[in-house]
Amino acid sequence: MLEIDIEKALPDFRLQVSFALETEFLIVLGPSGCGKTTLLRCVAGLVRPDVGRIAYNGRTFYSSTEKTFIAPRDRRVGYMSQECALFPHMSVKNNIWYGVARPTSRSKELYEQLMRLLKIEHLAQRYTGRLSGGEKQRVALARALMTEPQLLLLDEPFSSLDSETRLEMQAQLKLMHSIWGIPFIVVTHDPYEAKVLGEKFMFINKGCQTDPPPLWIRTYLADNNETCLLA
Ligand SMILES: Nc1ncnc2c1ncn2[C@@H]1O[C@H](COP(=O)(O)OP(=O)(O)OP(=O)(O)O)[C@@H](O)[C@H]1O
Repeated sequence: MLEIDIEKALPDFRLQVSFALETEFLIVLGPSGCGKTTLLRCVAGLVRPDVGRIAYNGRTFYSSTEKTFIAPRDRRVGYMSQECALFPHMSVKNNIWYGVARPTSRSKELYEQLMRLLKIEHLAQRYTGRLSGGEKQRVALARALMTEPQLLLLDEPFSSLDSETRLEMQAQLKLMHSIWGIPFIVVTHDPYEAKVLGEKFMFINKGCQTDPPPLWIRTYLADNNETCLLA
């Protein structure tokens, strides 16, 4: 279980978030600049909260009272940023293997599985600087999963895609979630995407979880159980 209870001062407001998550697919919604990316970066260890605690399956990633801070590389958290952040001078294959310290027969199998599932086998030797937006996002997703994360964070993963590719990627992401059995946290601005992917939903406004979430979200997600709204 992921447990988060943190505060972080940002220039215009304070990010204050508290929730717990098992292995569900959590969607984080909210207006631009409300703190969604900062929340993901706190979980990944790229930003240090001011106070609070983040723990995963009993392991403390961060605690202000215990003065604990686990470095990002030691958290086993996959993080796909808005920019994908691939190395353009490296091939698709080398990008995907980048975070793996030592190849094993298991990691080779995983690589083959990801290439197949994400339909990027034919791109293995291509430089990532020469890929389309959708191809880059598939490669970034493969790279994030290749490290066998215990938790996957995706920041607006499909924002730059056309609607057809976007639908295809949403289906693939859902499949990945069902296969991997770990919590996925996805930030999106797209209510349709939220509804298609999400099992739980959290709405943030100016750093705070809104309680209750805005009416448009409750209406839009009406056929999802009300208790799935985290606030
Ligand atoms: N490194 C930083 N230093 C100072 N301020 C920052 C930093 N990162 C983010 N902020 C500010 O914190 C606030 C929240 O930013 P954040 O990127 O978390 O929002 P967001 O909800 O992800 O926005 P968007 O939906 O536009 O991506 C914004 O006002 C932003 O300008």
